[in-house]
Amino acid sequence: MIRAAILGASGYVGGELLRLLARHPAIAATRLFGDSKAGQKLGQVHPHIAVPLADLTVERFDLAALDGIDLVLAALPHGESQKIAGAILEKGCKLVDLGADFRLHDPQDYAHWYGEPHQAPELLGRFVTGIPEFHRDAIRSAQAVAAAGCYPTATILALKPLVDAGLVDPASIIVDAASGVSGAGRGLKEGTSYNVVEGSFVAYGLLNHRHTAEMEQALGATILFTPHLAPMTRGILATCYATATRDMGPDEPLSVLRSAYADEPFVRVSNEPPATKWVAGSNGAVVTARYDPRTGRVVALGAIDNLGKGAAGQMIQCANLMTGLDEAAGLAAEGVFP
Ligand SMILES: NC(=O)C1=CN([C@@H]2O[C@H](COP(=O)(O)OP(=O)(O)OC[C@H]3O[C@@H](n4cnc5c(N)ncnc54)[C@H](OP(=O)(O)O)[C@@H]3O)[C@@H](O)[C@H]2O)C=CC1
Ligand SMILES: CC(=O)N[C@@H](CCC(=O)OP(=O)(O)O)C(=O)O
Repeated sequence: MIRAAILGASGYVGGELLRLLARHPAIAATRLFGDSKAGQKLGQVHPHIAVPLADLTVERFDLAALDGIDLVLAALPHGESQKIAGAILEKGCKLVDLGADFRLHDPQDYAHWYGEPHQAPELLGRFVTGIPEFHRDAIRSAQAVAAAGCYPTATILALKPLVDAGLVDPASIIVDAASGVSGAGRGLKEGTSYNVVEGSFVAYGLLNHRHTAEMEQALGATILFTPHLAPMTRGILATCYATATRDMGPDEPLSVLRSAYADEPFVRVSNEPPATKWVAGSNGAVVTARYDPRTGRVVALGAIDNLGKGAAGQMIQCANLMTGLDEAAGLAAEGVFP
């Protein structure tokens, strides 16, 4: 059994990691770390988790507690893992980090989009981008992986094969994406309370959402990205538009996606526009795309569960690769529907 420690175990992503690891054949969650909930039994913190995991106690992080740990899964607020990643790697643990700390390759980009200097720029080169569909071999041999953000994962899966095939102008991309409220984390905030979110649909982060940088880095593109908050618990739907580089049949982008993802266990190419419910609770992603001859534009859509392929599922998919396990161990592509 691979012994895993979870940092941020008391958060929403931590809860989803634990739900998935409870049934994982080869990775066991053995040490759980939190902050304000340190000292509490996991069953109190995450009522959806059953014994034996529910009997474990959430601890405050201590490097010595990583003795005997093979794998660290970190789901911490931005800025926290760059303080400790060096020591974790020094100890010889494999690390999958979900925060944004090690996603952007250029520390200047991090400073620009996150408003503070990077505290461990010397470690950036050691992290491989955690989207297995595009970085599988590098992830297999990596000690450290920076799992992609939720909006970027949906967007990159929908667009990258089309950009790589030269079908769309990378300078013309517009992304409108909507997220479920769990994407904002567990902390109570006025903007995510039930009475504010229910029956409403709102855009936020106009012109400056930090995920723009991650999408632009992955696609080599210039992107106008507008995130939205949708009145649902889980899910992200990204609707992406770009100017086509030439005339083509309406289904040519769909064919490109089909070839790109033909052998992928978690990415399904659909003729129909995908719904977030198709992938809720799973590590699945569903994408589709069309060319519109009337406007000369390509539209591409991607649906994921923000806590699944957008977070915990993708982390486990990366960890499976890093530890030589079956990439799909403990993961499903099918959502909870209806
Ligand atoms: N939610 C989502 O869909 C996605 C989230 N992410 C990213 O994953 C990370 C975790 O997200 P999420 O689970 O939603 O967030 P939550 O707010 O739900 O959980 C945060 C976790 O971090 C712990 N924590 C908070 N402050 C500190 C600190 N100073 N030192 C150590 N631990 C701390 C919390 O502990 P405690 O509760 O005990 O105080 C909790 O376990 C974030 O970086 C987020 O941006 C990425 C993709 C999708
Ligand atoms: C609905 C909502 O608020 N979503 C979050 C994004 C999700 C997230 O956790 O950000 P990282 O992927 O960078 O870690 C937001 O827009 O800030």
